Amino acid sequence: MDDMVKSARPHRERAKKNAIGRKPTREEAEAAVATLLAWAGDDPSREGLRETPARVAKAYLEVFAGYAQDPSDVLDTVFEDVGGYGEMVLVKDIPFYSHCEHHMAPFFGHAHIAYYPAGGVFGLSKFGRLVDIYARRLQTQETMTAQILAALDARLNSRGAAVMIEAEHMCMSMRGVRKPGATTVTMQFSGPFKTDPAEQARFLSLVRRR
Ligand SMILES: Nc1nc2c(ncn2[C@@H]2O[C@H](COP(=O)(O)OP(=O)(O)OP(=O)(O)O)[C@@H](O)[C@H]2O)c(=O)[nH]1
Ligand SMILES: [Zn+2]
Repeated sequence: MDDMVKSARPHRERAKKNAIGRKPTREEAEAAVATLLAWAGDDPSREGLRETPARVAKAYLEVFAGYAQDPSDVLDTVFEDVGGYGEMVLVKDIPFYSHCEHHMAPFFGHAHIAYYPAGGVFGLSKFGRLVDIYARRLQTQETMTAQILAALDARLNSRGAAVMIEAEHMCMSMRGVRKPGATTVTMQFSGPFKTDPAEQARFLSLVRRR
């Protein structure tokens, strides 16, 4: 249980502890990419690859932008005047792209997030933003699932949440075991979704409904 709580903490905290001491410079990052190009068997100095290290360094700023973002910043828009609404809110089929921490290969799919509001509801777009903050880091699907739930649980206006992620991992599709189309499903629950099997079943059936 302790381990699960620890791994659900934002990566930024963990990264601080594990940091090599300083962030590499852009030049160092580009040199590392050039080394990988050579490791792949190509010539980093050939015409078509000359700009590739710079492009990859730039692309990393985008696909790993989540390290610099804090989930509490996006969950700050809460609407209190919702006519007494207190039922489940479900935002499903949120697309995301992430990278596995084992191979740095993409994994991608959809997240489904439900919660029970308490004294206010979140702005709906914030769920997509929350997913991206965690997806744009090196991840395992399980950690990402737990982190999203933990971020919602940390807010006073959520009295229980459910998070499900369905994804395909390229490290299992295009290499290694080579099982394209295999889908991994992870889920984590809190509040009524954890304690009441009927609530969990309702969430699962709403997610499945097309
Ligand atoms: N639980 C979990 N495993 C993952 C995730 N992404 C990738 N993996 C797995 O991480 C494992 C790494 O296994 P290793 O044996 O250390 O590495 P490997 O030799 O490259 O393994 P193969 O992928 O089987 O070739 C593999 O089984 C991957 O499928 C994830 O999000 N969650
Ligand atoms: Zn992998």
